Amino acid sequence: MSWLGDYEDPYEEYDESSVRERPNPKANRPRSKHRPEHDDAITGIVTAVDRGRYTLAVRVGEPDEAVVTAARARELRKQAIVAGDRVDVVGDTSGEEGSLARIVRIQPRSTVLRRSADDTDVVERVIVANADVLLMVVAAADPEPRPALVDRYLVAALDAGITPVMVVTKTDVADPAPFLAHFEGLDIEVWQSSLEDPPVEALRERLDGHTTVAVGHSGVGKSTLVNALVPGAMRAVGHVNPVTGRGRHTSSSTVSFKLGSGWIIDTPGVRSFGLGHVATANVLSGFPDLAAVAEDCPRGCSHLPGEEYCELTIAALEGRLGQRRVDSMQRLLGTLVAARQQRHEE
Ligand SMILES: Nc1nc2c(ncn2[C@@H]2O[C@H](COP(=O)(O)OP(=O)(O)OP(=O)(O)O)[C@@H](O)[C@H]2O)c(=O)[nH]1
Ligand SMILES: [Zn+2]
Repeated sequence: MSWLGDYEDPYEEYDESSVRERPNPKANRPRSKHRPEHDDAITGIVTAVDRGRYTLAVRVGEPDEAVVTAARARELRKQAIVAGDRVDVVGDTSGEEGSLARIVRIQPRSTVLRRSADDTDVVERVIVANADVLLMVVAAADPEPRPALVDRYLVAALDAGITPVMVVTKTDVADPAPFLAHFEGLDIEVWQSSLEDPPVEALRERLDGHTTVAVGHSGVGKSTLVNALVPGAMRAVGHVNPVTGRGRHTSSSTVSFKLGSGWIIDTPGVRSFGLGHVATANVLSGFPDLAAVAEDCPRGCSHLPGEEYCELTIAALEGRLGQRRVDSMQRLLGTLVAARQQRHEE
């Protein structure tokens, strides 16, 4: 089962190459007849996905750069194709109105950002491929920042080999210091942003050349930020519903925009960020400050509160680690262990 630690490549069972290696019942037929090599394929970058239709950028940076709509080849129907994917595409790649190209291959991914619906869910959703920066957008207030959600982003990012960068918005509404105190001891890049003074130029420079995926709870100001970074992005900016007091779920699909020589991929605001797919042994990777200390733990240490000789507990008692950091990690780890047990019992 993929969550037991074999999470590295959960696509393996769907992978085209494994299909190809199955014994061929009609062995005398050359394989190429079944699977033409599509020598004429060009590379497309998936910028948006909408019910079986993919928007691709092709010939990026060339004079005939185009935005193409594509469907996927039948043999790819079980594979997730997501924003950020590099794909091989054939057929009509002119991008002309009414044209439809065909995706025939997904190129190897450098990273995969995943989440599951909830912690008990083994079925993970691939959010974005090939991102190297995770832009975690959090509001200093309205909605209240949730350190536990950021912990989850960090686990997902660091587990996937993606660099996390935090932007705290609405610093004009509240002082972000109490929230940031939760992450004391963690070496992480933090930007502050307010309505009057969003660090647009500096962030643009920072993210240039990268593939950045932006995540954040609905209402934190992620669309406002993306719109500022990418003039013309026209992400819908939500307004709080005066009747229910709840923010409308405004940006409902994942879309990528060119940002300098890189990309920014805006995901819909999600309230939860399930980690059902992350092996519990990898939760510590989301807490690099603690992971270093936990190296001295006894073998097989669960790092949960009951562990008498856990270095994390000891270091917190001795003041070498912030108690709050250790509590955060143990809370998340405990949640995931419990979810896993529940799954076993089902
Ligand atoms: N005071 C203040 N308000 C902000 C700031 N950034 C965004 N807002 C407001 O917060 C509200 C929500 O902003 P959005 O950009 O729609 O938030 P979002 O995170 O994209 O939300 P979804 O589209 O639901 O995912 C809007 O009314 C913005 O004008 C800020 O730095 N300060
Ligand atoms: Zn331990």
